[in-house]
Amino acid sequence: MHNSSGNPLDNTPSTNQPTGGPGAYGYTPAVARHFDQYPCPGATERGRVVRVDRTLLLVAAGDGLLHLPYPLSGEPAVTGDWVWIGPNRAGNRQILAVLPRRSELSRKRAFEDSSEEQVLAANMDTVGVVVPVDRPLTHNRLERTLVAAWDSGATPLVIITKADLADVAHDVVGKVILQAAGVEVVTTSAENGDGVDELMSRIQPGGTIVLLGPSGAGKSTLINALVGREVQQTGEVRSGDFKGKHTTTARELVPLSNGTVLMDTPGVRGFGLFDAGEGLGGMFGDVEELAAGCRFADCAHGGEPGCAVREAIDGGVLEERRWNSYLKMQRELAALARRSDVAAQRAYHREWHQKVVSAGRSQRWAEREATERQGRTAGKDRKPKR
Ligand SMILES: Nc1nc2c(ncn2[C@@H]2O[C@H](COP(=O)(O)OP(=O)(O)OP(=O)(O)O)[C@@H](O)[C@H]2O)c(=O)[nH]1
Ligand SMILES: [Zn+2]
Repeated sequence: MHNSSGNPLDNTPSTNQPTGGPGAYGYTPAVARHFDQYPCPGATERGRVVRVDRTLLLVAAGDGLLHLPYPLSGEPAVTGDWVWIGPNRAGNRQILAVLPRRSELSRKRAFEDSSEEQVLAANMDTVGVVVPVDRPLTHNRLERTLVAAWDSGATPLVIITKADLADVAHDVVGKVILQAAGVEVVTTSAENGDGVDELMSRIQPGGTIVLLGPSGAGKSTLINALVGREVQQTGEVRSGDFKGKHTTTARELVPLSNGTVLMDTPGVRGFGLFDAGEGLGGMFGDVEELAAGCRFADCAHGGEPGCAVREAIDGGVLEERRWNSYLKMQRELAALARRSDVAAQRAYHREWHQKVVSAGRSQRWAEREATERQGRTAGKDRKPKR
């Protein structure tokens, strides 16, 4: 059983959740308020989905972990989801509701309707974009992964791995910092332990971090370093053969003793994020275009007359979560601009504008119109988020 017997005052959850239940899995006062905001009739317990197995969900609830069947209706639950639990007619515990997500990582299915998304994980605070120094840096991959991170609603953090390979490290680190366009960068080596504590310190207690990166980037090794340092029970994430094999078989939350939660997600390896060529402009270009259509040039989008953004949200054209992601990115960039490299910022903005302007403004509109036409023909709209 996970043990967090350090200072009992540290990270104490707002209710008396024992440490084996959701308390060990990121149940912070903010999460408690989130539950309060979305009450559920008949629910008696709060829990978090720790792992998705083939037929059952492993849920942290009460003072431990339990297997529960998938919810009978509504959106399917994924790893990281917060759920309301209550008795069914037979008196067995079941999931009654999945709370609205603060962030979600989803994969768009290629060759299908573009609104078709597969949600892989939910409620991460930080998306660690893992970049190894032992291979050439592909700008496109880094950029696409950063876009996915921003779009999830979480905050990206670039994690450089294998920095002990000194002959290549210096070169790559410099390039990454430039290409990461203002996103914070931590340099680590699981080999000699450099930067691992610093990485921990970048994630607030109670925060959930997920690592994304190409195969062989050093994610598993880094996870083992984090887990090995922070938790006694490393056996759970290790299997006998760790030679280039996945060390876990399911997406799983791993609580660390400082209150941070690690989301170990072999399922997102080789993450096929978006259609090739779609970059930052492609992701948020539509939002920028919308905002440009407000009646007042300095519209704060807070209820002014003629606000195109509010109209789009109210009309269901723009998802509230997506708008919030965009605002969050703007805030983060503004904060970073104050303290980080001016040259990198400039490069970022230059690139951003080029993309927004040139990367198919007309194409996006054409696509959207086509989608709307389809929607009208089919006589249905996207199911609203609950
Ligand atoms: N020199 C050095 N090698 C490392 C470091 N971290 C990982 N490696 C090596 O890099 C290789 C790949 O590491 P993994 O942790 O398996 O990479 P991964 O990202 O989990 O890969 P997938 O499981 O395929 O997604 C292994 O041979 C590791 O020993 C490091 O800090 N320094
Ligand atoms: Zn506005």
